[in-house]
Amino acid sequence: MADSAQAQELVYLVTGGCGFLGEHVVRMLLQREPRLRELRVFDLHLGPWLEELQTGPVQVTAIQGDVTQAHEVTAAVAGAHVVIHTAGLVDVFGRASSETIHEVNVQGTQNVIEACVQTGTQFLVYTSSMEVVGPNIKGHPFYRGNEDTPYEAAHRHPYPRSKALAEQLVLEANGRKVHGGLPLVTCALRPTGIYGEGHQIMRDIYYQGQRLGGRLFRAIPASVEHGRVYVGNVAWMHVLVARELQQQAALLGGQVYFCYDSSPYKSYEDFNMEILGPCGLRLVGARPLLPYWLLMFLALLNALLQWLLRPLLLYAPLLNPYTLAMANTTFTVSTNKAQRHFGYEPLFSWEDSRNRTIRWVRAMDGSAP
Ligand SMILES: NC(=O)C1=CN([C@@H]2O[C@H](COP(=O)(O)OP(=O)(O)OC[C@H]3O[C@@H](n4cnc5c(N)ncnc54)[C@H](O)[C@@H]3O)[C@@H](O)[C@H]2O)C=CC1
Ligand SMILES: CC(C)[C@@H](O)CC[C@@H](C)[C@H]1CC[C@H]2[C@@H]3[C@H](O)CC4=CC(=O)CC[C@]4(C)[C@H]3CC[C@]12C
Repeated sequence: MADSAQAQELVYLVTGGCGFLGEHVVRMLLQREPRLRELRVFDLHLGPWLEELQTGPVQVTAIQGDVTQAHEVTAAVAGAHVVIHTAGLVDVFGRASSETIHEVNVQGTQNVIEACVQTGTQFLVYTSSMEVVGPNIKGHPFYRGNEDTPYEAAHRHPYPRSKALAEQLVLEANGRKVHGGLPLVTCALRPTGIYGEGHQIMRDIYYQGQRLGGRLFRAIPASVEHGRVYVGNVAWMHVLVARELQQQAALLGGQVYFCYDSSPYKSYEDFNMEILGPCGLRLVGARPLLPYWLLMFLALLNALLQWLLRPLLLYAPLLNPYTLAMANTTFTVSTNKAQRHFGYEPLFSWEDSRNRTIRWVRAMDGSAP
């Protein structure tokens, strides 16, 4: 827990606080925000681990709620000084309809903004995504770009579209007068592919490899770079920008920041092997074992099967046309905007991030679903 040398008078609300990133943000706030008096954790699905947080000096208030329900959001936001909005439907696997993705990610974000305005909450940090930028529908690479790099951000998929619309709402809301007459100060953080303890996809890939006798089969060329960032560093950036937003509203308000650290530039599969290799898996093939056209055919087959089976069951494999195209398109960032604007430095080195994630995967062993 943070030492309370400073007066504990602030109320924070974290939406999606029981999610993969949200839980790390909640724990990071308790460890590193000394002015915290109350931490509200708002989520559709509350985790049992919240119970263990009730014993500290900070009041942790668990709120089961739905961001698509404006009245529930307003009730949760009322009285908060800072809102960190991470709640979202992170679906590129066809599990939810495009309408549902839009309702949660866009309307839900609008509800959060309106709640801040109506109740007088002045500071809002939004968890956006690299996908707001790309990869775009044309498969243009984004090679170690930054927040100012020109790029044609064109999307068809409901998830990136929803994130882009939500981010736009948040940035446009910067400067609106909230109840009481003060200006709303907003910013958006754009993580690349987050990894770390609790990453469901890493877990799924690990079990997939175990089912295949400890082997994974390369589908993506090693030359394709895909940006990754450790969840602890993303959480830290959220905590830091939420603090600095209050001190430097003119500079930070209305800004976007990529989330970055010293995680290496590798293909999605090679990066995963940095963690899954020490956990007993190996990646077969120095180059993709199947040609891209055949992989795309299999991805399209998966999409057809998903459509045919939907009345009976949810079939949502990792491989679909969108995920294959994403994994095959270089998208990495190289920026120091967060450092320049609010002094961000990664809290966790690459070695520490990697070792923490490896320990988490190893601890999973034997608990395969
Ligand atoms: N996982 C990644 O690689 C990246 C994630 N992001 C963003 O980070 C945020 C968190 O993502 P993850 O932690 O990966 O996802 P997650 O699915 O683990 O967490 C999302 C949380 O939001 C909650 N939620 C969903 N719908 C809700 C609703 N209607 N009302 C209230 N709560 C609701 C879920 O219960 C869950 O706890 C999302 O906004 C996502 O777009 C951005 C870049 C990369
Ligand atoms: C052969 C490939 C299909 C196989 O490697 C599967 C990889 C695929 C599951 C991932 C490849 C790229 C990932 C996405 C990327 O990191 C950006 C993201 C940003 C977000 O806001 C949410 C998560 C994600 C869409 C992430 C999801 C998993 C991948 C598609």
